[in-house]
Amino acid sequence: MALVDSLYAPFASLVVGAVAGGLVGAMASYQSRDPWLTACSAAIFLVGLARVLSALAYRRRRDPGLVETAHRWERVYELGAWSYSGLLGLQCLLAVMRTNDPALHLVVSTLSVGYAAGITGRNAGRPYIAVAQLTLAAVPLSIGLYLNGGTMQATLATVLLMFVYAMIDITLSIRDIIVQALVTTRDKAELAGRYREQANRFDAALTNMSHGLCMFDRDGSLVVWNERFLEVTGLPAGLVRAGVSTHELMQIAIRSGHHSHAVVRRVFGKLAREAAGGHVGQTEARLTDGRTISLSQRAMPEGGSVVIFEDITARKEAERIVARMARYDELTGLANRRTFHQHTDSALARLRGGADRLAVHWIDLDRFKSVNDTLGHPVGDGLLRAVADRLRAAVRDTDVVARFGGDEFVIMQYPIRRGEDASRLARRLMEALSAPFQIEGHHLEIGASAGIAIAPRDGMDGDRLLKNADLALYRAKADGRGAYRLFEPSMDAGAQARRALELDLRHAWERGEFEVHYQPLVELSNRRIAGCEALVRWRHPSRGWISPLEFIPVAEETGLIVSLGEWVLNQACVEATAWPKGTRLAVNLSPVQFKSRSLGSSVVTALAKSGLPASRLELEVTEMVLLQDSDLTLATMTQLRQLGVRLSLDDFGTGYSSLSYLRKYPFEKIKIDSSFVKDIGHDAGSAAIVRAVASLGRDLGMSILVEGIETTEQFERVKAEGCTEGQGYLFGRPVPSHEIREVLRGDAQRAKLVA
Ligand SMILES: Nc1nc2c(ncn2[C@@H]2O[C@@H]3COP(=O)(O)O[C@H]4[C@@H](O)[C@H](n5cnc6c(=O)[nH]c(N)nc65)O[C@@H]4COP(=O)(O)O[C@H]3[C@H]2O)c(=O)[nH]1
Repeated sequence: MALVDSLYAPFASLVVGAVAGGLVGAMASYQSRDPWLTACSAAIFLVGLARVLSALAYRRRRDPGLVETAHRWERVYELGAWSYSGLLGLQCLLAVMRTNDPALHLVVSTLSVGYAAGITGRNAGRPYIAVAQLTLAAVPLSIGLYLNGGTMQATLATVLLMFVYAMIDITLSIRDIIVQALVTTRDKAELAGRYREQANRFDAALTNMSHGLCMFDRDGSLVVWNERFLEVTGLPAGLVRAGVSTHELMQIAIRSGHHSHAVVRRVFGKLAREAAGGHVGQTEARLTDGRTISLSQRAMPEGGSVVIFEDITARKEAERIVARMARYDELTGLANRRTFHQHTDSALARLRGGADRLAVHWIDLDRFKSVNDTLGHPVGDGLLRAVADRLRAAVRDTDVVARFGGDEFVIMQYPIRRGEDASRLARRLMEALSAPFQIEGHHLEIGASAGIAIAPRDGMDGDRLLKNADLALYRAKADGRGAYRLFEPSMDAGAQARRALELDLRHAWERGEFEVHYQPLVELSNRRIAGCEALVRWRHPSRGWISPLEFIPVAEETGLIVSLGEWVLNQACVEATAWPKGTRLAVNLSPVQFKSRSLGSSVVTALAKSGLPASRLELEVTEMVLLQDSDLTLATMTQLRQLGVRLSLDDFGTGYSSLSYLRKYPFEKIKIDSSFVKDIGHDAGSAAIVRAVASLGRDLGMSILVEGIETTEQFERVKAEGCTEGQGYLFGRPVPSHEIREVLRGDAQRAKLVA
């Protein structure tokens, strides 16, 4: 496009050329009066005029820059240029050949040669046009001069051809210069464009960076910074300008009010030292508005440095939360196990050799689980938070309250002078936790138990103290909850024995070391055997017979009781089918079995497999089962009753003995605990209770069985009080199955004799 412009652009020279051609043509025509010259001159005038008009049109065109139209305009120019040059050449040839007028020869040849010389510079942008014009304008004159004869003319013709050659050479080199210039201009423009683009990108990157950035030259003057730098640091935009020194920047920072004097000094000092040492500098600064920013500085090889600023407030907060979570219990904000250990370890280290003591209290909430299970986790969580608050309020600043998860709270009490200090705190804690809680509209009374271990007496490391406090807690709970116990070495031995028993019990089940024995239940009116109670026995390979009182609680805790109880039920049902018809079978059920949903189906299966009628089976449950007081308990009992199975309330009088149980649950028998029989002869209270229960049973249509009858006197007494059945060594001890069959046979024979 630029080259086409170069053809049309020198408009004046085009006009001058056309006017000159017209004038010379008119003069040649007038001077020679030759018709050929006249025709040629007229053509020169017309073509010249057309070229001027086309140049005007080019200047006014509406579509500048279009490549297709540029080509068209080039063709038009080409045509005009070649025609005009050819006509000038022809004019020379005609003048030389058809006239002998030297003045005319001089005028036309001067015009052609001058025109040819002008073309070199004018149309060098398109060399093929210029070369053709040169040839067309000058060569016919050379031809004419050769043809006209004469040495002078021939010499002039040759010089003219040399001139044409030189002009062509000049044209081509001008063209190269023009092209080179154009290329250079274009390259420069491109380069400038690229630089501009790069600068824009750099600018955009700086502006949109999430980090603040500033760059200092080797003299420590600010050269580059971005908006984010001002945002992150809170420095006023108006004061930060290129060329400010680091010292001035410090002043600006302090004056901005966002940075304290001390922090600015520390940060700038550190970065300056690290920059001087050629290190990568990294530091953090806390702003007066509470934010934290990080600064990292990197020295540049050619001197100066770049500093990156980042607002790390959110990250710091997250780190703080994570660190807190690692040290504290999320729900209550109390110390967690790890933090508790750290505090205990350092307190124990200080304890060495001194007169001070340290106590570890392990606290367990007595009824937390049932609150959590029945009222839901939100209430459970609220309760734990409230407990944490009360514990916190009960201790001193030097003590540490921790939660290990669930309802396990632990307190490190330090320093104390004597064990009594620990007991005093434990009493305060029990008192605090036994007061009712109001959680989300629920009135909760839970109570707590605690076990205490005291260093150095009970151990000098955190784990041992915790273990011993836990053993003491176990004892506190076993002794009836709501109390605290101090650790005693015997507890450890007891715990170890219990653990050994637990292991043995598992093996016992695998090795089949259990047996079922049967004890008669006797009708007091005629001393006839109404039924037998199945009682499980464990024949330990080395310890011999182990009492169920010892292993049943362990089996309940480990869950083994579910399979063991099912096994006893199956064995006993099969055994009872060998007894005289009508002899009932009583089987104990553990509260744990009651919780397992499979109890109903286990009973059905045992009856179905043995063929024992449901009416002969009597299931004994203790008050512990009723304490669970869940809908499931009632539903299971109702289901068992519907099967035709009888239910009896075992160990009556030992637990809570709420009479409301008798109304709520479908019992057919009450078994009065043996402790009442022991005292019946000399304790009026026991006798009164037996009497009252017997009369209650009569009114409710229930049988009343008395356990533990060992003497005839006891037998007579309970019979006189109105009880209906008895169980005890007086009537027979628990015996293996083959023996109970003998006993039952003897009973049947006695009955026959009496009859
Ligand atoms: N001192 C004395 N004791 C007498 C007398 N008459 C009976 N006994 C004992 O009193 C306990 C009566 O059983 P329990 O109250 O159901 O108390 C049972 C029962 O609660 C539990 N138990 C026994 N077998 C099973 C079982 O198969 N399943 C479950 N869940 N518990 C069982 O173990 C407890 C203890 O069972 P045992 O040691 O067999 O003790 C039996 C029995 O031997 C007497 O005149 N004097």
